Amino acid sequence: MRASVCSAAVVCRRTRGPTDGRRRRAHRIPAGGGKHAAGGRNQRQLSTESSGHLDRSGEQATEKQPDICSGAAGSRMASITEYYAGKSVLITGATGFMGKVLVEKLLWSCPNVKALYILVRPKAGQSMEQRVSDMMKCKLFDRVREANPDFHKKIIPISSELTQPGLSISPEDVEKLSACINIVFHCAATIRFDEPLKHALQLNVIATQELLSLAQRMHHLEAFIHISTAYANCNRKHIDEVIYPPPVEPKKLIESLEWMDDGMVQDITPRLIGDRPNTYTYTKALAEYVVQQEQDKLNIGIIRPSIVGASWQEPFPGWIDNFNGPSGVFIAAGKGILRTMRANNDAVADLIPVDVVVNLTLAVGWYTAVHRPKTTLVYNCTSGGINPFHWGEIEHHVISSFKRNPLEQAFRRPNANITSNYLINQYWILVSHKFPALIYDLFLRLCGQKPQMMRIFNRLHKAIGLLEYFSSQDWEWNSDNISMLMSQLTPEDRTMFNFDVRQLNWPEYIENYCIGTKKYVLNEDMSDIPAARQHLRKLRNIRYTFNTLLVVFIWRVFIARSQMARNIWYFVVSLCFKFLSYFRASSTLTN
Ligand SMILES: CCCCCCCCCCCCCCCCCC(=O)SCCNC(=O)CCNC(=O)[C@H](O)C(C)(C)COP(=O)(O)OP(=O)(O)OC[C@H]1O[C@@H](n2cnc3c(N)ncnc32)[C@H](O)[C@@H]1OP(=O)(O)O
Ligand SMILES: NC(=O)C1=CN([C@@H]2O[C@H](COP(=O)(O)OP(=O)(O)OC[C@H]3O[C@@H](n4cnc5c(N)ncnc54)[C@H](OP(=O)(O)O)[C@@H]3O)[C@@H](O)[C@H]2O)C=CC1
Repeated sequence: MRASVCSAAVVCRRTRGPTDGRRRRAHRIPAGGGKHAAGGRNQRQLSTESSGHLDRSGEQATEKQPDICSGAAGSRMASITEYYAGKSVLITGATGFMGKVLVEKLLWSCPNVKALYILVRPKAGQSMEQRVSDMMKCKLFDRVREANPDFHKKIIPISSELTQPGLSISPEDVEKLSACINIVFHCAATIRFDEPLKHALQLNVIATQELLSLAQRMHHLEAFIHISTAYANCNRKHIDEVIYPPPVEPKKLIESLEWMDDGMVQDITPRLIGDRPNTYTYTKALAEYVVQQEQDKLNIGIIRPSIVGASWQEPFPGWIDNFNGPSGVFIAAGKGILRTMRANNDAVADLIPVDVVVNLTLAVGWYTAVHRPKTTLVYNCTSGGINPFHWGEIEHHVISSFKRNPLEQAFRRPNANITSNYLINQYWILVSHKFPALIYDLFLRLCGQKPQMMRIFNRLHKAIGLLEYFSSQDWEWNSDNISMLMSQLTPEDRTMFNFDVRQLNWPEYIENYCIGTKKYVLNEDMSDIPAARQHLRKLRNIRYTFNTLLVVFIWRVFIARSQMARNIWYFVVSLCFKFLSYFRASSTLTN
C-alpha cells in the first residue's frame, strides 16, 4: 500500500472513518498558504511513494476542516514546526528526564505552539507551582529563556497524581483539557527496576488506561503518543515494530491483584513476570497492549526507545540529570568506585541520546496526526542496528574520558574491567571493591568517623545487579518505521528534528556524556579539573607506595624465610643485571 495522495479539494481521512463519533478529523492546510504554511519554508511534495501503513483518502472536506494535504500539483504538507503552531499539547512526565527535554524542544523548535499543559504532582514537600518554576530555571531552558523570556506563559501546569482515580484531575481541569488538547504525549512512568508489581501496574498500566479515557473525551485530539521501551519485549531476541500479545490480559491481572495483599503479590511476581527481568519491562509490555486496544477510537503512535542517554546535540551536548541506566555506572566508574561489572564486551550497547528520542517523538506526533495511519504504528528507537557500539568500547571511552576530565574527590583512579565471566567478576569484586572498602572503612574508624564505603558498595552492587541483564546480551530491533518516517520529512525537518543516529560519533558522544554527568548530575565545576587531576596523581602515588609496601611485605614474609625463594630471587636479580650490562655494552659499541 502507498501513502495517501490528497487532491487540493480533498482532505486526508481514514477510510475506516469515525467509529464512535470521537474520531477526530484530519486538518487541512490551504494549498500554498494558511496559518501553517507561513514563509513557504519546510514545504515538500507529498510523495506517492511512501509507507505501507498509510490510508487512502477520498472524502469531501467539510467546511471547517483545515487541510493537511493538497493535490499532486503543488502538493504540500505542514512541516513539523508548522503543524504544532497553534496546537495545545498535553504532556505527562514533563518533570522527568525525557519530558523536560520534550518541553524544551517544543518551545524551541515550535515557538508558535499555543500551550503546553503538563500534568504535575506536588512532591517532596514542594507544591506543583514551585516544582514547575524550579524546572523552568533549569539550565536546560537557557536558550529558550534567552529567545523568549516569557516562555513560561506557554506552560500550564495541571495538578495530577497519576496513581489516583481519574488521575486526580479536578473536574474543571478535565473540562479545560477536553476542550483544547490537540495532541497527547504520555511519558510518565515508573522506570525503577525494583518497583513492586502493584505500584508498577498502577502507574504504567492503570494510569495509562485512565489517560486514554481522558483522551477520548478530548474534542480536538489529533494524536496520542505513548512512550514505551525497546525492552518491553526483551524476552525476545528479535523485536519487530509490532505489539506482541501481552503476557497476561491486563484487565484480569488488575482484578486479581486488587484483592491480594502486598506479600502475596510479592510472592507471585516472579511467576507472573516469567522470562522478563523486572516489573518495569513487564508492565510496559502490558501498557502497549492497553494503548493498542484504543486504536479504533484514537490516532495512536508508540515509541520504544532503548537505553536513553545524555543529549547528543540539543539543547547542548551532554545534558543529563539523573543516575538512571548507564549514567550511574559511568559516574561510579569515574569516581573510581566501580572497578568491575558483568557485561559482555562484544554485546551492542544500545544507547540512544535523549534529543534523538524527543525529535522522533515530535515527528511521530506530526506524522500520526497528519497522515493518520490505519493502525497503531510502533517505532523502535534504537541505535544498535544502524550504528553499533559495544559495551567494551563504551568502557574504554568512559575510562579514558574520566582520566582526561576527572571527577572531584575520586575514591580511586578510574579503571574498570567488564567481564561476562561470573567467577572473574566475583574475584574482582572481592579484590577491587570489598577489600579497598574494608581498608577505607577501617581507616575511617581509626579517625573516629562513621564507616561508609561498604554501605556504598552494597548499594552499587544492588544497582549493577539489576542492570546486568541489559549489558550481558544484545537484541535486534527492526526499525523500518523509523526509516519510513525519515523518508517522509522535508530536508529542513530532517535537520531540525534529527533522529538519524548514523551521524552519531560515539567517542565524541561518550566524552560529552561523561562531562555532562560531571557538570549537570554532580554539579561539579570544570574549573576544578586541575585540582581533580592533582587528586588522581595523589591516588596514583598512594597506590605505588601501597604496592611497594606490599612487595616488601611479601618479600619479608615469604621469600626471606625460604632458601629456595632466595635462590630464585638472586637468579632473577642477576639475570636483570646481566641484561643491563649487555645493553650498556652494546650501546657503548654503537657510539
Ligand atoms: C566504565 C563502565 C562501563 C560500563 C559498561 C556497562 C554499563 C551497563 C549499563 C546498562 C544499563 C542498562 C539500562 C537498561 C535500561 C532499560 C531501558 C528502560 O527502558 S528504563 C530506564 C532505565 N531505568 C533505570 O535505569 C532505573 C534503574 N534504577 C533503579 O531501579 C533504582 O534506582 C535502583 C534499584 C538501582 C536503586 O534504588 P535505591 O537503592 O532505592 O536508590 P534510589 O534510586 O532511590 O536512589 C537513592 C539516591 O541515590 C542516588 N543514586 C542512585 N544511583 C546512584 C549512583 N550510581 N551514584 C550516586 N548516587 C546514586 C539517587 O539519585 C538518589 O538520590 P536522592 O534522589 O535521594 O538525592
Ligand atoms: N530513561 C530511559 O532510559 C528510558 C525511558 N523510557 C521511557 O521514557 C519515559 C520517560 O522516562 P524518563 O524521563 O527517563 O523517566 P523519569 O523517571 O525521569 O520521569 C518520569 C516522569 O513520570 C512522572 N511520574 C511518575 N510517577 C508519577 C505519578 N504517580 N504521578 C504523576 N507523575 C508521575 C514523574 O514525575 P515526578 O517528577 O513527579 O516524579 C516524571 O515526570 C518513560 O515512559 C520510560 O518508560 C524508555 C526507555 C528508556
